[in-house]
Amino acid sequence: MENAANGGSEIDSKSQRKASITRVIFDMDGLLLDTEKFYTEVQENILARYNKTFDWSLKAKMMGKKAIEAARVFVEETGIGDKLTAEDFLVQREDMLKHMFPTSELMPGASRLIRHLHANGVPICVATGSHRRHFELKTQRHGELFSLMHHIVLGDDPEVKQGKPSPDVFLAAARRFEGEPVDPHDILVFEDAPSGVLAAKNAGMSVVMVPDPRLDSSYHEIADQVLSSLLDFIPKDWGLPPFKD
Ligand SMILES: O=P(O)(O)OC[C@@H](O)CO
Ligand SMILES: [Mg+2]
Repeated sequence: MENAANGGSEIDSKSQRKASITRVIFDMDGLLLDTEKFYTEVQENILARYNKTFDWSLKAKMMGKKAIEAARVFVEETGIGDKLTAEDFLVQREDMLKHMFPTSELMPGASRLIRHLHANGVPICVATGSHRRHFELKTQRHGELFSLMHHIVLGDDPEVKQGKPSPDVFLAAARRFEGEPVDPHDILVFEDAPSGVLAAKNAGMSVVMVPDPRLDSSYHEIADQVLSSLLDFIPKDWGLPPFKD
């Protein structure tokens, strides 16, 4: 359902007042970088070997999670656990992913929003389920943009005991901003994945969800705002400095 009042950019409108935000946390895969398509392609490919098909209900359960947690969901939900362990799935997947990740491209509006917030002195960071090695491969061509982040919290960080939907990664990200501890209510998270939206809400933060259109809309419900693209974000809705372009 689109909201005609703002030109259709907001998929679901929420009537409650939006928070006044002082810090922003970005998810990475599927939100800043167009990397979810690589995981989808590789997982389709692996399942085809077992004469099974990959669908978006399974994708929804895997995305945003730490690699081993997503791998366990994959082998259990597809019923191939007796033929392929989660660990072996990761090994098979890796052969393909390591060639794909260095070609990662930015999602529409990611560069504009990051540069805008940075230029206006809003502290920004990344909180991703991706581990260090994948992060390095995915951001190879985007070092300058990611250098604008105050800090980056990765899925294999020692403070991230459990992946999304646990709030660990977002709470660690909140602690690493400079100055006085930040109230989670003053933090806005951008996410694409159901597990990520839940993790941010579990951390007590506000969430703008930018989901893939193939994701079932029932997953939109817990987000505070749902947009079709980062290009549709209106900073002043959240008390952030407006775009000048
Ligand atoms: O938390 P994000 O950055 O989406 O990363 C998770 C990722 O490993 C794939 O879904
Ligand atoms: Mg994501």
